[in-house]
Amino acid sequence: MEIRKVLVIGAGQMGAGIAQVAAQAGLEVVLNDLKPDFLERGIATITKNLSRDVEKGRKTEEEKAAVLSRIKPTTNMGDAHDAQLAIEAATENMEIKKNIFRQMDEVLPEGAILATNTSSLPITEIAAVTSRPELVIGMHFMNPVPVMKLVEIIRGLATTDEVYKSIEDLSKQMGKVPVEVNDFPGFVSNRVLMPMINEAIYCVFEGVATPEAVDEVMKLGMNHPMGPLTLADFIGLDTCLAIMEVLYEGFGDSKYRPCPLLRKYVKAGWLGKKTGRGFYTYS
Ligand SMILES: CC(=O)CC(=O)SCCNC(=O)CCNC(=O)[C@H](O)C(C)(C)COP(=O)(O)OP(=O)(O)OC[C@H]1O[C@@H](n2cnc3c(N)ncnc32)[C@H](O)[C@@H]1OP(=O)(O)O
Ligand SMILES: NC(=O)C1=CN([C@@H]2O[C@H](COP(=O)(O)OP(=O)(O)OC[C@H]3O[C@@H](n4cnc5c(N)ncnc54)[C@H](O)[C@@H]3O)[C@@H](O)[C@H]2O)C=CC1
Repeated sequence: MEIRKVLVIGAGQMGAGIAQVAAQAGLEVVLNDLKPDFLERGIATITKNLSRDVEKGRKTEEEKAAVLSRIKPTTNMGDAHDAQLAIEAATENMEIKKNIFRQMDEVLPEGAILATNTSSLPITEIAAVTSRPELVIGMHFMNPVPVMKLVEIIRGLATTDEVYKSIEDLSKQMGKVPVEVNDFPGFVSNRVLMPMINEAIYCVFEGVATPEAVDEVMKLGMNHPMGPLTLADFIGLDTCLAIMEVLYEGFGDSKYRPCPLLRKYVKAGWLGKKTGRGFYTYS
């Protein structure tokens, strides 16, 4: 089945990026979020990214306009009744995702693929709330989506080879490099990345070093492009905590215990860059 129209759920940092790369790949995009304000913020981010591409000579004004014209922001999921694919990029919470998948199952036509950009949650469990588990798959983009090459593809227990192939092909069409991994908590990306971030937070919590010092060590000592605390702020501390909880509960192993300081920051509403404060402050 040729994928021409895609529904993207969530216009946050990931949903906006996914909408942009999908529209750049020539797809028609229906971008859905709960409130018009959230959609406006998502479109503003996409517009800013495209303007930078124009300034840098990577796109013409016409190409920028064409990409934007392919993205339809809407609070009504029903606008995607004729889409061949949905990519869900809403908040990292199982109940929220299950509700969205039930809704998408009703709205999207028979045969349409339902993908999730979840960072860590089991694809098989999400698929089980739909009438089409064979058409459900994990399509995990990395942040910032327009820049990062990887898409981790995760099959649920029932996902068919045809669906896997369609998502693999689409990832390539979007200029990405797909890598297949199995359906285990945190997949590969966050099983490896998030315990490192959590450990960096423990270093601050236990007074081993300041956030600045922890980040300097990892940047200058290990050549990481961003220190782990800057990266945690960039990802979103709510998302980091949600992923650690999935690892902790999923494996039942105390080595994944979320750092109490991470919990405290999330309870305070210090979610990182997106709220203006996390381990660092942002204007
Ligand atoms: C949590 C999960 O489930 C999975 C995840 O996504 S984990 C997070 C994975 N991501 C990472 O680890 C990112 C680590 N950081 C980096 O790779 C780099 O710091 C970075 C690519 C984000 C920025 O690169 P940099 O060299 O430090 O800065 P900078 O020179 O400003 O940016 C490099 C390019 O990226 C672009 N860029 C940076 N941030 C961007 C953003 N938020 N959106 C779009 N483009 C962005 C810049 O415009 C720039 O492009 P050009 O110069 O070609 O125009
Ligand atoms: N932040 C990151 O670095 C990465 C995040 N992810 C995953 O992507 C998903 C989204 O993360 P972010 O974009 O960072 O979060 P975000 O907080 O920036 O955006 C989430 C958006 O989803 C919307 N939303 C929530 N419930 C909704 C619903 N029922 N219907 C429509 N929209 C709804 C919110 O209003 C918000 O705009 C999560 O599953 C996260 O784990 C995946 C890769 C990287």
